[in-house]
Amino acid sequence: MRVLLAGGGTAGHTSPLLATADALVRRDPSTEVTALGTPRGLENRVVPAAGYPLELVPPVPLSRKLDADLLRTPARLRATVKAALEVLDRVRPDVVVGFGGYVSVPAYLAARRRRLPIVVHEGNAKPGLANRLGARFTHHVATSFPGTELRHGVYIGLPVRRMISTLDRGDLREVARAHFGLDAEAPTLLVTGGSQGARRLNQAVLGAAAAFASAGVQVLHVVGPNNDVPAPGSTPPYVVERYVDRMDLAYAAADAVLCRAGANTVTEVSGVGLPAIYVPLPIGNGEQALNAAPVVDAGGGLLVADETLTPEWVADHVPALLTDPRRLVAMSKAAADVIPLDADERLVDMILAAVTA
Ligand SMILES: CC(=O)N[C@H]1[C@@H](OP(=O)(O)OP(=O)(O)OC[C@H]2O[C@@H](n3ccc(=O)[nH]c3=O)[C@H](O)[C@@H]2O)O[C@H](CO)[C@@H](O)[C@@H]1O
Repeated sequence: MRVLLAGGGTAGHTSPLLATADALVRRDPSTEVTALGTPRGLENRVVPAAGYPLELVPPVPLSRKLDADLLRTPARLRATVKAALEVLDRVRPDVVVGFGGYVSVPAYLAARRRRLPIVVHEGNAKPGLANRLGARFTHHVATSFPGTELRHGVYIGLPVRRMISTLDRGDLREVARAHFGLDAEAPTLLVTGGSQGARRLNQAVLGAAAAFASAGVQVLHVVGPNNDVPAPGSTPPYVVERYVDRMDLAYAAADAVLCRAGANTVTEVSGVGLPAIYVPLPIGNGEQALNAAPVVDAGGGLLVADETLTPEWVADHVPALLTDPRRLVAMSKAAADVIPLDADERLVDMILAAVTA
């Protein structure tokens, strides 16, 4: 079987694409997977690094409205659909899977033209434009969060990397804390602003460093690849990292997380049973608050507005949560029960069903 996976831009789209590629090959090692992206996205680095071929089409700038203009295929869209048709004719996939984002629009339109089966996977709680278009062309549509409104949508979750879906935090805790130079015993907060980091989170948590130290709470603070922040020297440790490749170790070291609410972050953090304080990014189409909502509603996390997150708020609320083991255990269980971590396997089932339908 040959499968074309269309998606790219940020880690938000490339991560589920790669997790799905790996699951397809695990299921049947003879499966040929090709990725489709655009020239500027993260896919240009991470897809070849993962060992999959990458085909490129020119990007299409989209207006936010799914309107008649788009379907009347203006010139640039026509050019990129033509490029996608050339890829289909060369790669000859049995099925085209889209993860949303700009590259999925030409992928869906070209697949429809060649009458190929289409599978749509929506990563965020609020569907984007590309996937709303794709869902018009197929019945094989998957969502990452319960309650997402998308035509034909079936809730399966978001495919995540195996090192996270198979993680046993208890087994790895000691190794993980040693890896980051953390104390073996102290309650531990992980801070992450997603793949880019988040200045607001960085300032608020660093500004409360003294409150963590006096409560005996240590911090593993991932500040983002472009942020240079000195670690406050304190006991127990306050460790600063710019980017962590082994997020399984970061999750295993932690007792709770303070984070943005990107779709992968919510799935990984709650799926591995970590209590979380979610501070949704207040831009975009509002998807981050919606991503965290099912976990928060179930009692697995707290939702804090960006403007509420000051050093004072952090000092008043977060050390107290970290030193309340009973509350942490209840939140952990509630979080793990809402979010499944087998979406990669379920999406493979859906892809196979689309091919044989
Ligand atoms: C600013 C922006 O456009 N944000 C969007 C972007 O977020 P963003 O690109 O931040 O994506 P997510 O929060 O969904 O995922 C971050 C991913 O990066 C990994 N990670 C993070 C830090 C680190 O040091 N190491 C590491 O490996 C995490 O484990 C996770 O897998 O895509 C998401 C999914 O479409 C959307 O919900 C977000 O709204």
